[in-house]
Amino acid sequence: MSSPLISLRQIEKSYPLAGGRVWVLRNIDLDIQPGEFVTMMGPSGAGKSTLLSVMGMLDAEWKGEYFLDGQAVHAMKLKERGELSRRTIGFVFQQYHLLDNLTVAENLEVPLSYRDLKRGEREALVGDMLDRFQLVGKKDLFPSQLSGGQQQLVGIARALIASPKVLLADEPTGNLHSQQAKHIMEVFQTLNKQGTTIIQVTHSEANAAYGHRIIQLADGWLQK
Ligand SMILES: Nc1ncnc2c1ncn2[C@@H]1O[C@H](COP(=O)(O)OP(=O)(O)OP(=O)(O)O)[C@@H](O)[C@H]1O
Repeated sequence: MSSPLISLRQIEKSYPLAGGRVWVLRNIDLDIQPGEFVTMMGPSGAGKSTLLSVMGMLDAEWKGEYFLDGQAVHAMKLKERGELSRRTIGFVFQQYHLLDNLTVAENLEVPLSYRDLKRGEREALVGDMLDRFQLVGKKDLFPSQLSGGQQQLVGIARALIASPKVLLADEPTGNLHSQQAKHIMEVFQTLNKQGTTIIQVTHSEANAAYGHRIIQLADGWLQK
């Protein structure tokens, strides 16, 4: 069996509160294999977004061990984490988080600015993504000129343009109509079949049905 792409050991997170602490993640042990499509579910406030942010290295304030693609994230400085994250992880947000003053094509180019690529190479990668997500006709529009579903397609294309091994998605269809949500889930399913490991947070059983397994969080504990 191949080694896990993501390995979490005894991950804990808490915030100081009124002289004590409020616990958000408790003793999380989790392995995710390359090629998996995992859904994280659980009640509001259970810690799902927090755990996804830890995995996506958007959050560095936690205790425990995190191995990503064989590398010990917990032992890395912030700068190294940033570099590993840019090479390995794509993140999709419920609110899309596109840059409003950039066009679709310019938004897609943002993750490539960290790479040492020639202009022509960057343009070719953006062109591929526009093709793949049927956004060619929208490339010069600004996010406010797109539907929610189209904005999320741009968000996904941006997350994928640097070829990450893992796609992390926090309620990716939370702001979309059911038909748009279905389209986004079909896109995820295709990406997963092509080899991208996916971890999504959702409250939707319909979305969860696209994945291979469901993990449940409650009050910061992973349910066995
Ligand atoms: N700065 C903070 N100080 C104290 N508690 C916090 C802070 N930020 C988040 N929390 C708490 O962490 C817990 C987990 O939040 P998180 O957003 O991870 O939950 P979730 O499972 O994603 O919920 P939802 O389904 O509503 O998005 C919540 O109880 C929240 O109140």
